[in-house]
Amino acid sequence: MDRTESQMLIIFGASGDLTARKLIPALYNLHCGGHLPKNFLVLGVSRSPLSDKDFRNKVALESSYLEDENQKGNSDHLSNFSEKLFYHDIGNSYEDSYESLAERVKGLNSEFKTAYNFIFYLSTPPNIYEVIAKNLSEQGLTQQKKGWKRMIVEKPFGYDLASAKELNNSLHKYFNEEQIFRIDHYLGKETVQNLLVTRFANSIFEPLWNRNYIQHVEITNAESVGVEKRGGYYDSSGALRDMFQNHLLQIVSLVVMEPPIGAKAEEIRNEKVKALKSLRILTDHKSLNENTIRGQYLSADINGDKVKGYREEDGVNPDSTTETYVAIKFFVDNWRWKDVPFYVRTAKRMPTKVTEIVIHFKPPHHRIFTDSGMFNKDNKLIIRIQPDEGILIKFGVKVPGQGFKVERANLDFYYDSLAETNLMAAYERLLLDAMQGDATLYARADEVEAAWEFVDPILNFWKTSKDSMIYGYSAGVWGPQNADDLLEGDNTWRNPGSNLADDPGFCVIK
Ligand SMILES: NC(=O)C1=CN([C@@H]2O[C@H](COP(=O)(O)OP(=O)(O)OC[C@H]3O[C@@H](n4cnc5c(N)ncnc54)[C@H](OP(=O)(O)O)[C@@H]3O)[C@@H](O)[C@H]2O)C=CC1
Ligand SMILES: O=C1O[C@H](COP(=O)(O)O)[C@@H](O)[C@H](O)[C@H]1O
Repeated sequence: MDRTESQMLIIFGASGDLTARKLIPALYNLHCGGHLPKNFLVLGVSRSPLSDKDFRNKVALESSYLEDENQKGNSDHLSNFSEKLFYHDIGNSYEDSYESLAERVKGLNSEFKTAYNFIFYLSTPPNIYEVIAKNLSEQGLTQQKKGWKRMIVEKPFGYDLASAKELNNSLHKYFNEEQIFRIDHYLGKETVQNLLVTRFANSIFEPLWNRNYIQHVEITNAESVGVEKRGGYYDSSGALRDMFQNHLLQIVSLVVMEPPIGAKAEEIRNEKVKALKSLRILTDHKSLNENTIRGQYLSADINGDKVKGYREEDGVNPDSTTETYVAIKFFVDNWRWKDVPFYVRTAKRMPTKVTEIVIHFKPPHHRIFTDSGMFNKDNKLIIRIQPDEGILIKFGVKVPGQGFKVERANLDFYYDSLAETNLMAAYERLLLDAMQGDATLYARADEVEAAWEFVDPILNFWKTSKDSMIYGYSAGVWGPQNADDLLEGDNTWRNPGSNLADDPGFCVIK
């Protein structure tokens, strides 16, 4: 609380989905939790002709979350919060009319004593980020003589490596890198951050965290939903750009990185960049063909409900070759990870919603218990990011009785067992960090570019190679069958259920 100075949050694209569904509820929760400074206000900016009152009504009405809160009897909180919301109509385009915006910002700043500390949140399509930044600069709103100025930008950070560089360069014309906060909401998830703590606050994992003990690493991000109302956007993006390039490579970087010298933003981000740069880029035709699998969901009946195939979704081209499933095998070229395969997949319309990291340990070098059945290669550390957030270790125990029969047992920790802990939603945590000037959980320009360097050749290969197939999979299954061929030996994907302790092969269709 003390660290959060008086400030104004100016949201561009305030009439949009993200503002109503994520930003306003996050700010409301921060307000209820007493995390917002006394002198604080939100100025929503977009082209829709709304008054302050309309905007207050719109965000409260559109956000079912806030409605629920109102019904729960928190109307005092809600009306106090509402009074902090203002709106400015930018006119017909985001190209000009910034004089009146500047006047409004200065007027509100004096009235509410926000100390010239401004955060500009760009929640518009990215093609207008530069013009907004330029206009803010021309109006003197980015000057840091009085107060600080920060900018939060939403993904996508580019469409490929070239456009990501272009976007970074254009923002750098008006803002220093230290002022730019690129949001990746996976970094705001408590359990993603806990990866750092698990690895670097304990002495029991790190000695094993390398090629000597780890056989392979598996990361799954599965969603049971399809593209919902975002078919138009998704069809020009696909799973590789939408999830893999950003959220999943962020997770990979936290698994792969070396211990940082400290926990400051730059110390952690330097190590993450190094980790991303050590991913072996798939360059030749053979490795691209053998190590990447893409798929697209087909219509199916799930529990009696007919679910649309991807090509039938609103806003999607009926001949679309956009992938809704991607699985990639790759290696990390450094001392720690030499020859350890990483298998990473993300998809829509899977049997359940789950994100987890599985560290598969090597079996014991010398097996003395021959009666150990299934257990031989079953030492796993499972870090469950969502749902059922927690950590589970699978290890072998002796079955009571004669002989040395070994059975699998679980050692587990569940976040919800910390009864007093109310997990902050990702956007709450990230907004609060930006308000306090802490960029640790935001992506730096070079991080984003390093991730694109890995992804670009895959995109090009899919676009240009005749050999690159897109496989259909029925909605509600774990993707195309041949994704299993990616895994070496007799390894299989751990197709997890919605509970952390569920065993592979067992899944609940939700
Ligand atoms: N929604 C989500 O869950 C997520 C969104 N994002 C990113 O956040 C940003 C905003 O997303 P979201 O709120 O969903 O988008 P919406 O299309 O719902 O809202 C964008 C807002 O930007 C304004 N806008 C300005 N120019 C245009 C234009 N050419 N076309 C459409 N809108 C325009 C619109 O307001 P007006 O017309 O009133 O000016 C609109 O309200 C995007 O960059 C998106 O990629 C990222 C992750 C998740
Ligand atoms: O960024 C995105 O993330 C969501 C999934 O987020 P989660 O927190 O629910 O796991 C995904 O549905 C969306 O397509 C993507 O743009």
